[in-house]
Amino acid sequence: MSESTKRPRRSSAPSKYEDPSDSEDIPFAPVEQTPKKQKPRNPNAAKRGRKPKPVYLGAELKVAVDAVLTASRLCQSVFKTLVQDESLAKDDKSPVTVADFGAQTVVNALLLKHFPEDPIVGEEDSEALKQNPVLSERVLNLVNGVVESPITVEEIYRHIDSGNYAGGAQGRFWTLDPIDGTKGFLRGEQYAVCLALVVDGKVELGVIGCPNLPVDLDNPDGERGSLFIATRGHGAFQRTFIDEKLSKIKTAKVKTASETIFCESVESGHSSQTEAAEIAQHLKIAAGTGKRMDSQCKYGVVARGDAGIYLRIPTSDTYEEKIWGHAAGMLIVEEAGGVVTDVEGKPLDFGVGRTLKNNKGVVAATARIHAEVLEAAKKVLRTKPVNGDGQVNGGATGTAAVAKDVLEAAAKEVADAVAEQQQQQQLEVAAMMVEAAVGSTTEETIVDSVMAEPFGAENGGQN
Ligand SMILES: Nc1ncnc2c1ncn2[C@@H]1O[C@H](COP(=O)(O)O)[C@@H](O)[C@H]1OP(=O)(O)O
Ligand SMILES: [Mg+2]
Repeated sequence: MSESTKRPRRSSAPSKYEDPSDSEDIPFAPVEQTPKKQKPRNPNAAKRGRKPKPVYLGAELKVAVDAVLTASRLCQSVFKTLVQDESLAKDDKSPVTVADFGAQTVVNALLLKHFPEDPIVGEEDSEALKQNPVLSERVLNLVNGVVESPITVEEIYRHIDSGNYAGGAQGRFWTLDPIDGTKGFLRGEQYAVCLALVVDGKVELGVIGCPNLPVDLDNPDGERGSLFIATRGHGAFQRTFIDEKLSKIKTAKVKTASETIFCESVESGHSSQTEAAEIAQHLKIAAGTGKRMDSQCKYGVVARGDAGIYLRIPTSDTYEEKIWGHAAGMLIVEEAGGVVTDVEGKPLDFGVGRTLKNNKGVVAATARIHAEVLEAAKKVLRTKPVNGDGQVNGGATGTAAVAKDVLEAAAKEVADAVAEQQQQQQLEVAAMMVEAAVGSTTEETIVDSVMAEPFGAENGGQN
């Protein structure tokens, strides 16, 4: 890519690890752009031995892409063999799988190897894993299946816990969501491995791996596995999991919000779908055209122009978004020509710790329509002032809207739990029947065969 002219926003804190020789083999250039007219090259330049300019954060980019791809592949392989026993309940009841732990281990291990001085803000810690030797063993086997030299279970715990940095406004650190959208992962839908580099509170590099996201949303049955990449000031790119060729991506070319669609969380407990629908109505966006998907895949979808808007409308006044849930996505959208703020129009502040405690929700959109979308969001949310009981938007309509979202989310949790319990009972009965018929079997064998169909590789994690 041309290091040149337009957006010279290089960080004031350049990388200590920048190594041009290392980074030269990163083809970080828009290969599918229409070629622009270029000045004829000075034929003497090469003779004078001018070195190509180093790629901005080239060494970091190379490691980040490698780490995200390795972790994404690990997740894919876990998915193919996922068994029920391998999901735990965290304190907040969100499912955590061996894939989260495995992915955080391999990413952190690679970061520590190449950038040993960089701290990491990662989502997971090893507390729950340490209590469960069976899961620890599974993570160990998984990780040793993808790393160069075998590691021990103690090293796994250490690598996972190296993600315990507090963050802040000074210096540089990485932030990792090993699986964003764990629920999407478990459903066989969208999830993402998200890694970003933050320097002095600003996101400078972002990489997102979306194993189940079609490379071309217009061809949902086509190739899956989209990787999004951006460094500050140098544009946003997409490649597939297989082909290293980079394509420059741009947000949707629209003049008004009514010409586009919006995307939002699948989980109504994560973002108020009722209020998003009201905002869409204000913007004259056709009803029912919203795309619901889990994870930071939404940022990727906006960055490449499949949707013009991503709305994340708070359902609670107390919830703080995590920095790993937005850092990479925000940069990718901004570098693709979009604007990302919270619902009050404030820039997302990545320099105040592990959470975005200065922000509420997210409004991401193509630059041209961002102000219009924000205005509509403010109008809708202004009628629903915070009521101080921990819930936002407590006006007459707001209370009903939020109550509806919260009730829907609760009903879904109950339905999921019931389905899980029923499945467990069916498996136990099946195991007993098989045991009676053939002498002996293990429940795990039954689980394997039962899970093979809905979760198998053949359906590629259909939505
Ligand atoms: N009340 C909430 N509001 C917004 N986001 C939430 C809430 N509870 C959990 N989340 C986050 O939503 C993320 C998934 O986002 P999406 O719905 O877009 O797929 C989860 O990783 C979870 O992050 P975390 O568990 O780190 O708090
Ligand atoms: Mg996660």
